[in-house]
Amino acid sequence: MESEPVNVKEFQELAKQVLPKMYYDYYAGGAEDQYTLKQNVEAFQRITIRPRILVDVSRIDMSTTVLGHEISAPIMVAPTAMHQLAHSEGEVATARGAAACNTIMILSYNSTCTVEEVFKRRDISAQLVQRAEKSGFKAVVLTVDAPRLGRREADIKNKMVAPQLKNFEGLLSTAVNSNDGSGLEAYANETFDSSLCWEVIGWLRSITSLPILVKGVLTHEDARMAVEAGVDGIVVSNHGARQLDYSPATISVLEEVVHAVGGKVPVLFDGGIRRGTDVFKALALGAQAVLVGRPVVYGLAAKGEYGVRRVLEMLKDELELTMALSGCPRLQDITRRHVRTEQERLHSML
Ligand SMILES: Cc1cc2nc3c(=O)[nH]c(=O)nc-3n(C[C@H](O)[C@H](O)[C@H](O)COP(=O)(O)O)c2cc1C
Ligand SMILES: CCCCCCC(=O)C(=O)O
Repeated sequence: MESEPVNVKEFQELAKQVLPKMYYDYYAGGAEDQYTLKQNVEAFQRITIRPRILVDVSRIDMSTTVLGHEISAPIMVAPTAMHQLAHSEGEVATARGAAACNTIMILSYNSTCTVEEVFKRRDISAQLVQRAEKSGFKAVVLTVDAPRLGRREADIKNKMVAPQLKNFEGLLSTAVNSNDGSGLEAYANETFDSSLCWEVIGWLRSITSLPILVKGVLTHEDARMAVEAGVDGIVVSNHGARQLDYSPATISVLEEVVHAVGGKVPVLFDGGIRRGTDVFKALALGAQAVLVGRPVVYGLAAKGEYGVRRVLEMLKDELELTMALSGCPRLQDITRRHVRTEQERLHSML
């Protein structure tokens, strides 16, 4: 009998066992040498926690709000494409798992209901954003790190193909002519808008009254420009290391972005979150909440809605324990002084 996973990393192996190789490779893979993919996780391991003692931690409160919406813990679901390749119930099961944990899910436009990336065809983007707003979505997340699709070599070898995406039924065919290499890349070449620039924020404002977040910020320069452009929030992200290889591990640039933003808008974070201690470290470095990508998909592939719920619960339980063991009963008790980066460790040795 298969044993129950005890941490989110164990869901990856279960997902690998149940998924066709082409789909597992698509979900798990990163760009090119996959240097950043490895760094996203390993950079967390170079940060240590500085626990404080003799603090009353008999009651831990992880609840918080993001853009005015209350969630049970600062752990949300990142947008990831095509959940029906992982499980027949697709994004519906993921959304139910997220709802059971009382948290927010960001739906990828490459799925069943809405859009948060901009296409060459702005008329189509506008229709999808407006449909999302009408159906009760609470924010638009514009992914800004994908003017073109990153080079995912596993997808090239597997000749990965995209199914027809329900969002685009009646609007656009996702069938592309590609006998060779990654069908996703061929599809992206026809649809992703590589001419996109800051003017798009104003355009989005003109078509929706929803808050607008940009996802994919990695530098203080762009963080400042995003605030100037009037965004309502920033997601520090390198797209799960699937776009530009040798871009920095996201946790290593979080603080730079947080300082540049100076509290003007919320800063969310994703990339490599696999443990409650990772969530704690991201919060200590200034994130308001984190998004989780692959582990949610692995939970979905392995056990459907229940798997998604378990992944989120495990991260929450681990965060709660980390807070207790670090002397932080509330999220606002987690401060910069609760973590020590590798740079600080090296500096202290000089
Ligand atoms: C299979 C997969 C599909 C993704 N699809 C999208 C997408 O459609 N839109 C988007 O903004 N980000 C997408 N991402 C990036 C995630 O939103 C997120 O930034 C990343 O997965 C976080 O890293 P993690 O997987 O280590 O948690 C995708 C990531 C994966 C793994
Ligand atoms: C069918 C289109 C998939 C586009 C790529 C989705 C994505 O962002 C990813 O990282 O994969």
